[in-house]
Amino acid sequence: MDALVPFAPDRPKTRLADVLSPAERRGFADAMLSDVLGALRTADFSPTLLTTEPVERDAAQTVDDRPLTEAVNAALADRRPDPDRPVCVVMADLALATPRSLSRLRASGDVVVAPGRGGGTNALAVRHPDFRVDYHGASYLDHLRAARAVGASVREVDSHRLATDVDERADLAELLLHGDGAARDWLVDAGFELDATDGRVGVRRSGSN
Ligand SMILES: Nc1nc2c(ncn2[C@@H]2O[C@H](COP(=O)(O)OP(=O)(O)OP(=O)(O)O)[C@@H](O)[C@H]2O)c(=O)[nH]1
Ligand SMILES: C[C@H](OP(=O)(O)O)C(=O)O
Repeated sequence: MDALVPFAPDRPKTRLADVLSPAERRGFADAMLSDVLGALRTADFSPTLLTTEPVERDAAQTVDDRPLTEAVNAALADRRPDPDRPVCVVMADLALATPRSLSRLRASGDVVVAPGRGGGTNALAVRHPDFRVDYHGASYLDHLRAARAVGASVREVDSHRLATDVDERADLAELLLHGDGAARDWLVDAGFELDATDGRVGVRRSGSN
């Protein structure tokens, strides 16, 4: 199954700017991308990076510097998904995604949607030629509406692993708790560890607060 993996390598993960420098954010985003591509390949997806600029990766790439929604919609229009040729869209920051969780996108439905915590849309499988995306904000709700508008059936995937996009400091704790790939290793090497001194589990970095 084809899977588009949107990736913007220029200034990634700005919401982690309070804990990571710009160079670190690039390194961390790159490690998460490695995990996502690896899990997709193990689950027999054919990933294509939909990237704002060429990246040094052994992966098919479509370079499109337009904003996320426009770039994904152009790729969907180009590929014209149908029930025999679905197209998935899987975000590059799903560092907990496993082959098994990604395989759940193979469920039946014109649009299979894996919502992110906080209202986003972390992964989609599109089998309807007229469905188009609208990312940012509560895009999960927008995608339900968009599917209804073109008469597409919807199936939701309720998965902690697919719902966890790593955007903010609190998400780093999820990755330390449940991850086992390159992104988790990157965090550990950078000195991050779990911290439960406030009662709730968070992260601290050795040498800082
Ligand atoms: N092709 C493409 N991918 C994008 C674009 N913006 C974000 N992405 C990718 O889409 C996914 C979700 O991104 P976000 O979490 O919304 O944004 P981010 O840039 O990773 O992080 P923030 O700067 O904190 O918002 C990630 O895989 C990004 O690399 C874009 O304009 N074009
Ligand atoms: C792309 C965007 O990601 P978020 O801002 O929720 O991380 C969305 O899922 O609509």
